[in-house]
Amino acid sequence: MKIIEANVAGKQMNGNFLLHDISISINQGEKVAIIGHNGSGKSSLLKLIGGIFEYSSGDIKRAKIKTAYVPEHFPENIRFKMQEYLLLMGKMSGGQGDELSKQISAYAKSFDIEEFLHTPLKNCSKGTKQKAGIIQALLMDPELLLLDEPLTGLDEMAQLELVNQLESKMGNNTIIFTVHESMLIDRLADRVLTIKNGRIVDDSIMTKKEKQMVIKAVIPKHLQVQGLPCISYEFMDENIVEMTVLSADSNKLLKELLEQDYFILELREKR
Ligand SMILES: Nc1ncnc2c1ncn2[C@@H]1O[C@H](COP(=O)(O)OP(=O)(O)OP(=O)(O)O)[C@@H](O)[C@H]1O
Repeated sequence: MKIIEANVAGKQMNGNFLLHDISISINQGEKVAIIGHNGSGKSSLLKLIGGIFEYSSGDIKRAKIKTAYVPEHFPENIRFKMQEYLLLMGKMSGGQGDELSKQISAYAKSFDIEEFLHTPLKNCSKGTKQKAGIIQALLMDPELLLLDEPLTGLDEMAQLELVNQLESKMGNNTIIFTVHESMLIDRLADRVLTIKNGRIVDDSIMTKKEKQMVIKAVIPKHLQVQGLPCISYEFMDENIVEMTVLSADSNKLLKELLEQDYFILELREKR
C-alpha cells in the first residue's frame, strides 16, 4: 500500500517556495531518512509528507492511516505533569485504564524518566520533554510515525533506547524521519532522501548494516585470540584487546571470555 504519492508538489509560504517539484512515492513499511544541510527543507518535506503542510502546487495523495508526529521542539509551557499529560494524550488516541498506565510506566522506565512523571512538563529538561513527545507518539501505536530530528537533546543511552523501541514497535509500519546523525540512518533507514534548496536531489535505497558490538578485555598478547568468534581485533597494549563482534554473536563471545577467566573492561555498540 502506498502511504503517499506526490506528483511535482510544491509548498509556498508568504510568497516563498520552501519546496519544489516533489515527486515521490512511499510504501507502507518503509523507513525513510530525510537528510540535508540546515535550512535545506527537511522539516518542511516531513510536514508536507505528513499533511501538516498542505501543498500549494502539483498533487499529493495520502493514505488515511493513523499518523503520529514528533516535532523537533516539544511545546513550551505545558502545565500538565508528565504522567497526566501522557495519560491524557494516550486516552485521546484510544488507550484505556490500567493498560494505558502500565504502558506509560514501561516507557518511562525504558527511557529513564520515572523520576519526572510527577513534574510539570514546563519544568522538565529539553531531553526529558523530547522523551515525552516520543512516548506520546508511541502510545498511539501509529501506522505512520513522523519524527523531526528525534535524537536532538537525547543522551547516548536514550538514543539507543529510542532506536531499540522503534525497531521493536514499528515492525511493518512506516517511519519517516529527518536526521543529522549517521547512527540513526545506519540502524533504521532503508531509504534516504537528500534535500537541497527545497528539492529532492537524491533518493537512495540503503543496505542496512548489521549491528556490531565492541568488547574490550584483558587478554595477554601471547594467548590465542584468532579462534574467538569476532570479526576483527586489535591489541591496545600488551594485555588489552578490543574485539569487534556481530551483535548476534556478542553473548557467545562474552561467555567464552568469561569461561576462560578473562576480565571484561567494556561492552559497547560500534558506531
Ligand atoms: N513556517 C514557515 N514560514 C516561512 N518560512 C519557513 C517556514 N518553515 C520553514 N521555513 C523556511 O524554509 C526553509 C527550510 O526550512 P526547514 O525547517 O524545512 O529546513 P531544515 O532542513 O529542516 O533545517 P534544520 O536542519 O536547520 O532544522 C528555511 O529557509 C526556513 O526559514
